[in-house]
Amino acid sequence: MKILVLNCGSSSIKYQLIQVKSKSETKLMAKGQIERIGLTDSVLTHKPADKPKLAFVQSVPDHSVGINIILSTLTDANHGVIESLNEIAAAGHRVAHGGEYFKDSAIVTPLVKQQIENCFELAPLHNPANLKGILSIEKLLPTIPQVAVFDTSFHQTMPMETYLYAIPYKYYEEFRIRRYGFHGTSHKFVAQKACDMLGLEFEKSKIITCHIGNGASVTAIKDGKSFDTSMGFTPVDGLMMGTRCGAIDSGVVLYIMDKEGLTTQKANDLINKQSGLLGISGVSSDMRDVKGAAANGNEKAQLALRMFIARLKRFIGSYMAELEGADAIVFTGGIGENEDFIRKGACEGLEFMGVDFDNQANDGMREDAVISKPNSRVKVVVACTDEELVIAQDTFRLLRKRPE
Ligand SMILES: Nc1ncnc2c1ncn2[C@@H]1O[C@H](COP(=O)(O)OP(=O)(O)O)[C@@H](O)[C@H]1O
Ligand SMILES: CC(=O)OP(=O)(O)O
Ligand SMILES: [Mg+2]
Repeated sequence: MKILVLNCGSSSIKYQLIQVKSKSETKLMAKGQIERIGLTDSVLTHKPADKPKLAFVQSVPDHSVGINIILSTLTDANHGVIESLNEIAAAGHRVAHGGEYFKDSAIVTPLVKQQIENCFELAPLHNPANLKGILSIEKLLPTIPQVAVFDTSFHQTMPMETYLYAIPYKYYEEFRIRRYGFHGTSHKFVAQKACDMLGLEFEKSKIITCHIGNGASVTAIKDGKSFDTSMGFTPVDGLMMGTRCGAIDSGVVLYIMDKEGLTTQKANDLINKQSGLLGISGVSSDMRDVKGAAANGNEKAQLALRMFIARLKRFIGSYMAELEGADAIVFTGGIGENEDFIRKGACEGLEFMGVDFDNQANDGMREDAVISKPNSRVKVVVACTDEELVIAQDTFRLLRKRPE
């Protein structure tokens, strides 16, 4: 079964075409992404599994046009990987927010689409784009089944004491205001992978997973279940990120709104789009740029990096206490997989908690590896994530058990 996986962001679409024969037998046929959707110089990169990567620049005004371009690229005579769109048997979509509706992935139905829409306000950067992806496929490939895989599903096991906010209880009852958590597909995947690497049983282990990309979150996993996670009601909570502020005294936001007469929309932009690495460094939201500026002596960039690391360490420490110890700390995501200095900064000095970090093993590491010393009580691991693979596997699992 050839499955098209789409991860539609607000200004980008990541895609993979994956052939799934069984849960464990999968083959990547092509992957790529379109960035800068909505602008005239959108960039498409496309990498067939066994051919070199290509890049094109063209105008991509919206997601529907973007998906159309992806579909014609996949069937292109030169760099395509399938002869006809009829070969695509199903589509799997990443959906960021599933609210309390979804404890598992779901086959897309009118009700599922409505529920994704009901969560628009809770993930304004993500859910509208995710639904656009589903609707575009419905239009372009009307006969294929679609599956939605939610970032929030894995976190639905959190106990009430970790997911409730200490505001009047009626807000949970009336508006379902609570911590939901995100990146669940990735947290679960890398925790399982790390357990396989270490010879641990996932269902009997305590794991702290750090998914550090443009969006970033840490999860405390106990006996195979999410027990606590740093993102909250929306993906703005927890760690400092590319453009998001992470955990903040809510009083600060109210104060700035008052002082500057900001609307809710403007305040939302402030904490979601103008803060984090970008807000402190003034340079960029991209870790590579901030690191470069810091190396060139930019003091704000250096401060941004220190803050980024300090917050990550704070969450690791608090989850270590919540879990009453951990078997492993796992790093993943664009930054977690590629930036050794962030991993080092977050793990250094934690010998008192049983973390004996191996600087040599960590230096320059960009692939799956153990980066703690052999007798470290708490193992530290780099485990590369693959959200698209999990989405393809879930799509296959749900469609296979569907009544004909
Ligand atoms: N070699 C690398 N490849 C990709 N991203 C990298 C690399 N090294 C560092 N990064 C950083 O990872 C971040 C993007 O992570 P990613 O997981 O792709 O984000 P997202 O999926 O949330 O858009 C950026 O801050 C980028 O600078
Ligand atoms: C939910 C979230 O933060 O996703 P991303 O990392 O893709 O922005
Ligand atoms: Mg991501």
